[in-house]
Amino acid sequence: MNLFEKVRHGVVVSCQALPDEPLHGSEIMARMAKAAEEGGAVAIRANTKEDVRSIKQAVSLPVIGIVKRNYDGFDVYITPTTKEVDELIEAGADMIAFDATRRNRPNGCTLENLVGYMKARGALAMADVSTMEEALYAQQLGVDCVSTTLSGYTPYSRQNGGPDFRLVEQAAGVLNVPLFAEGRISEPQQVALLLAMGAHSVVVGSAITRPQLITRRFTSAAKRRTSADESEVTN
Ligand SMILES: CC(=O)N[C@H](C=O)[C@@H](O)[C@H](O)[C@H](O)COP(=O)(O)O
Repeated sequence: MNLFEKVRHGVVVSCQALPDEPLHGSEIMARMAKAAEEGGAVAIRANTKEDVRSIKQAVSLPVIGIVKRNYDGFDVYITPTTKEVDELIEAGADMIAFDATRRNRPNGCTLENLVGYMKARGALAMADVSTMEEALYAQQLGVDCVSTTLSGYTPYSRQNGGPDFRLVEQAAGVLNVPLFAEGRISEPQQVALLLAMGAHSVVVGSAITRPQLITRRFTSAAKRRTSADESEVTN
């Protein structure tokens, strides 16, 4: 079974913790991935070659690798150049996700030569896009699949608090490559809806693997209750 058959209609769990997050560390991310596997995840999305390597040892699921790296003066940070692609191939990533916007990249790299490089090296390429135009252009360049990861994270894309249902529905209806729904998916019913809209699979990150943010949803609800109580007393 190829990777796309394996992940079809399932949940990919993004296991990422940046250096400033409490769960940062490859050992911890490998345990997170193991928990996701036990919970029925069909694949893992992970950041850095170290995390990809450590997760590959811990689980038997396909791993979609990225390298988040900031270069001075550039907005693109998800696998911006061929250097990050090399790191992920070396770490054994089963697919490589990358920023597929048409914004400038460091070291003279372009979107076109980045995709060409991945294809030449035999890597599966997942295009992280923010708009329908970017999805169509990525497909034209020959990527293997598209993900809605960056909707709401480029200044010109739709900004909303939740998943970009409209982009998922439109893109799934038009693209010939599999479309992954990703970004701000926080409820199980959204997963069902996105799959019904035609998403090949759904990628969920923070709502499963960032406990500080999960905690915040509950503590915010408690605060809202407290302020409601206070206003009842004063009225
Ligand atoms: C925009 C960006 O940098 N997204 C990153 C991409 O890998 C991750 O920080 C997200 O956690 C991932 O896309 C999953 O999304 P969410 O955590 O919202 O379920």
